[in-house]
Amino acid sequence: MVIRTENLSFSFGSQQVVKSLSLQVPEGCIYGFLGPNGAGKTTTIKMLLNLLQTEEGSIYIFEQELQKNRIKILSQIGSLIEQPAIYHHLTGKENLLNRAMLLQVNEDRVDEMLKLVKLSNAANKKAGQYSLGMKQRLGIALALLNDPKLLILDEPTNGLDPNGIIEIRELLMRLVKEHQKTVFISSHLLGEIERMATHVGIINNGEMLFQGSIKDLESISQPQIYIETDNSVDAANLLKRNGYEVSDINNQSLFVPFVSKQQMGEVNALLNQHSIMVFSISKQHKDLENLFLSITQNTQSS
Ligand SMILES: Nc1ncnc2c1ncn2[C@@H]1O[C@H](COP(=O)(O)OP(=O)(O)OP(=O)(O)O)[C@@H](O)[C@H]1O
Repeated sequence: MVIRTENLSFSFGSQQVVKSLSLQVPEGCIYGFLGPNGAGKTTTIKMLLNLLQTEEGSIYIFEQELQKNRIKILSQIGSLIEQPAIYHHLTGKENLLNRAMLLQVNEDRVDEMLKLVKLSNAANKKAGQYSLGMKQRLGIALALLNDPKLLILDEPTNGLDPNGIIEIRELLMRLVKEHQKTVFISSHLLGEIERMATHVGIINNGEMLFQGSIKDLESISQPQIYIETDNSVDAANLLKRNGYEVSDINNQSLFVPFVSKQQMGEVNALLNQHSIMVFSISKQHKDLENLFLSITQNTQSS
């Protein structure tokens, strides 16, 4: 395991915000650390980076105890918490050169990093003129300068437009695939993480509610076929008469539990044969969203 915590706990005064957390982050994964606002993600991340002192429990990174091997471990971690620490009056390249000098890293790494995060064309533009997405990518480039094995990112997609989110997602997937990094990334939106994460930990009120691979999470949530038609009532009746279960229905759409791609094709053909217009048909993990939403709603009511 790259990160392993045992019964990690933390309180701000009388409020316990992290409760007996046992994280398991395997090497070479993208671990999505999910939870609604205030769940305790940033507090946990700060403990992993030794920015907050652990009160109870232990942290092992690269299978070494954090407190006893602090300097060695932290030198192998790149991190980005909230806003990246960049100088707005300097260009992207100057920001990287400045950090390279501080870290005594070869200057060649600067151009390499600019290329990696797709900022080569904007290298000589002032960082203050960068879009939010570009600033986040520059932040990631800064975190990667000294070639750390582990990247810890706290909500790096917060506030980004869909394009910005896709760029960060593709960058992180490349880092894991081509550069053998491990990425630990927090978010309060499952949708932003779902397509890149290989593993997830879902926390609420400081407690771990689910931890495992994305496949494990999907296996506890039954996939559905989402069908958008011109007449969902007729479509539902037709499907039921032909032995299909209809799990949910509203004015424009209905859901049928997914069995196979073959079955999806058959459903489509059946509707077409009976002159029901199918606008779209797709496989969805509806329950996955519901699972996460129910966690979010719990927080709002507490
Ligand atoms: N310095 C602090 N002093 C007191 N309470 C704090 C402090 N920092 C955070 N908290 C509280 O600890 C709890 C967890 O906060 P934390 O920032 O770890 O959550 P989070 O999951 O990262 O949320 P977000 O997505 O909003 O950043 C919240 O109730 C928050 O109000």
